[in-house]
Amino acid sequence: MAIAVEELRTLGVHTLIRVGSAGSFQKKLKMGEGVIVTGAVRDDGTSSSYVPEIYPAVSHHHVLRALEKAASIIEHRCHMGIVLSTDSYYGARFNCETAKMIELLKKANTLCVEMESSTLLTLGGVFGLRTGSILTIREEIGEDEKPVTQAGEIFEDGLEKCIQISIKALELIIEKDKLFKFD
Ligand SMILES: O=P(O)(O)O[C@H]1O[C@H](CO)[C@@H](O)[C@H]1O
Ligand SMILES: O=c1cc[nH]c(=O)[nH]1
Repeated sequence: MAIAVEELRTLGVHTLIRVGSAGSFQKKLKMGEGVIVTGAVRDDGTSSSYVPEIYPAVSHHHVLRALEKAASIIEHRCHMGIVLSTDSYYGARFNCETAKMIELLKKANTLCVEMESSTLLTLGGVFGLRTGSILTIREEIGEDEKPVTQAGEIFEDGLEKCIQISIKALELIIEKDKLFKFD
């Protein structure tokens, strides 16, 4: 992710939206629904090589506003909030400290887990880029509290909607940029 941001930046790119997938931390987030990321918990290794973890990983307000508006135009159910970005997909099954951290983050209203947003958003802040992220739920919490994965039609349809939302959001940003210069 950091390589992509750095190299796109040198080509003059100033606005980046990640479209990805995530596992739900909250029962209310269902398969295929969208999550517009407001901020990300920085449990990744790369972003702290740029700035320490006290530096926040937050989405740019232009991108947030545009994604929210685009979601209502495309008419896809989206949540908005904080997500966990971690380098380790299975670590919590092995290390009880990781599992404990995840339980705390769930209690603290973290919506879901994925693996790239914190690096993108931290670098966005560091380099003054407009960055944001929209995720599609690929793993939901079942009735028995166990994760249910179904990377099938419901997820694929949701992902397609989130791609459409990100394209619409970029169109809205381009329109706004004609009136207010971003620099
Ligand atoms: O969200 P996308 O880009 O699909 O990637 C997700 O899927 C991978 C894990 O299977 C991780 O890279 C995670 O972030
Ligand atoms: O459960 C999931 C799904 C996608 N990406 C993750 O990191 N976790």
